[in-house]
Amino acid sequence: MTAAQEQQTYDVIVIGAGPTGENLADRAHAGGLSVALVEAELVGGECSYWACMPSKALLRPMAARADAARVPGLEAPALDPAAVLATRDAFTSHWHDDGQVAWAEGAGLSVVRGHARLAGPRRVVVEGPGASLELTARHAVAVCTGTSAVLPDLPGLDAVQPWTSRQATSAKAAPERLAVVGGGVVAVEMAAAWNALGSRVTLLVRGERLLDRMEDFAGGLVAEGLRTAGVDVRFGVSVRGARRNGEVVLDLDDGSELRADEVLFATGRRPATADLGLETVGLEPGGWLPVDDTGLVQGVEGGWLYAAGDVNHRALLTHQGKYQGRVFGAVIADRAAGRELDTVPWGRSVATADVAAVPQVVFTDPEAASVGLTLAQAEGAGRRVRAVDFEIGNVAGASLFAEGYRGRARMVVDLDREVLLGATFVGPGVAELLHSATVAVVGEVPVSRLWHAVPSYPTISEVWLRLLEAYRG
Ligand SMILES: Cc1cc2nc3c(=O)[nH]c(=O)nc-3n(C[C@H](O)[C@H](O)[C@H](O)COP(=O)(O)OP(=O)(O)OC[C@H]3O[C@@H](n4cnc5c(N)ncnc54)[C@H](O)[C@@H]3O)c2cc1C
Ligand SMILES: NC(=O)c1ccc[n+]([C@@H]2O[C@H](COP(=O)([O-])OP(=O)(O)OC[C@H]3O[C@@H](n4cnc5c(N)ncnc54)[C@H](O)[C@@H]3O)[C@@H](O)[C@H]2O)c1
Repeated sequence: MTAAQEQQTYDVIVIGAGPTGENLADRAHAGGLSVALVEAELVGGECSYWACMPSKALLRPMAARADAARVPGLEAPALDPAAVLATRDAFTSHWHDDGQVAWAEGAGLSVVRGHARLAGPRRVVVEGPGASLELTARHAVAVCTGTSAVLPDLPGLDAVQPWTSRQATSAKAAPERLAVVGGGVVAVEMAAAWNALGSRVTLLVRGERLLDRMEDFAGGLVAEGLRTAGVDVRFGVSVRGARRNGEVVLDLDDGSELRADEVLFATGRRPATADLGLETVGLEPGGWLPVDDTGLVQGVEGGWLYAAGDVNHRALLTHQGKYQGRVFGAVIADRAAGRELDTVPWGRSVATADVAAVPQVVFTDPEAASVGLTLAQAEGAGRRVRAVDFEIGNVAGASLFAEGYRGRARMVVDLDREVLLGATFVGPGVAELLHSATVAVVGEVPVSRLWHAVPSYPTISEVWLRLLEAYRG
């Protein structure tokens, strides 16, 4: 061992200090274990600096302005792009992680800076600034390394220097013309945000709909909202090649060209496992890390390697990664102490909701919010179901919220058990409605009992009453 290769032993080593790693480390430590939390970039992860927080800071003024514009007697407030970008910068703490490091150290975690690689069972080597450190875990190593953006393999793309979600959430000014490629959440949210900040946005979708993991009507209403706001939304179009000569020129498969100042590729994610030493423990580098419901990575002997958050591919959302972190961190502590686990579905020692009841809000105008199964997913799973729809604008609370409110709700009911399998709300102001549906789905509340959960008048929540009335006939 050289002087630069110090060795340290902890009960648990957590690789990656995003929201998942932070929560897992915290729960394991709360269970009585010593924890090293290793981070290659910024403590807080993608979510804090290049994803959830900056994107929502960019989107909130747009939504507030649109909501105000729909209230008779109010004029839409002017949106000041420089002020919005400054607020975004403040929400990312100007891309400094001192606050999160102080939290982690205050919580009793040992923060280690550097790129971590597995070096065999329970061993991790960290290449830090100027030194390398060899860590050994007495009980567990947890991989919480998240994902990075995937760029398609297109001729000329490298030279174009396209935006990924990183530039789309951290750019210092709105390009005059922005092309966005993709039809998922990043594409629609960033198209909405930069359009509001002053860019002329063209959204290129290779399929025929947006947000294809949600009910059909969600993508339809979001496309309508983007077009109303001025985004040029094009379906059934693919990019064949790209070049930059000052401006970006995209060659489209219909033979036309699209010119822009920047292009964002929002075309999905890949796991951050390519340079993680997975080969030293018998796993293929670069792949997702499938886990059992207690977080143990499949195909690794000895019960010591866990994976949580985006990297295990169960649900690529911050709140689900944090949930897994809480559950798996406690499991690691319980196993270390020899405590009995509770592994029945919804038990203390298993993640269940990240498969059975995943809520998600898309922060466009209108917002799209869903939990659980869509009608097509429920039918595809062989369930006997009935879907009930309601136009949210017909609820008194919605007509007060916005003149000409456009929105729709659907609940999917399991006919055998008469409980909700899923719900979707699309419209202005529905984000905060979603948790009521999450409670109903997770709690498996019978429809007969939901009937007694009386929403306040006149709120948008009365859509629950209308859905239940429509269901009961
Ligand atoms: C533009 C955008 C907006 C989003 N908005 C939302 C939203 O509103 N709500 C929501 O729920 N989700 C949102 N998401 C998804 C969310 O960002 C992820 O689900 C979340 O960040 C996953 O957390 P994680 O801790 O698993 O991984 P990450 O946040 O990616 O953190 C992983 C950490 O591991 C570190 N790391 C990686 N490899 C190593 C290594 N070898 N050694 C040491 N450290 C390493 C990385 O530097 C990083 O800090 C958004 C994503 C994008 C791209
Ligand atoms: N508000 C939120 O909750 C939020 C916001 C942003 C991101 N996220 C999460 O982050 C993850 C990543 O989101 P994303 O939108 O980057 O990925 P995604 O997988 O959700 O969507 C990728 C999109 O790109 C398209 N695509 C893929 N390859 C393409 C190609 N070569 N050419 C054209 N189109 C192509 C796909 O058809 C799809 O529409 C998702 O799991 C999402 O849930 C969540």
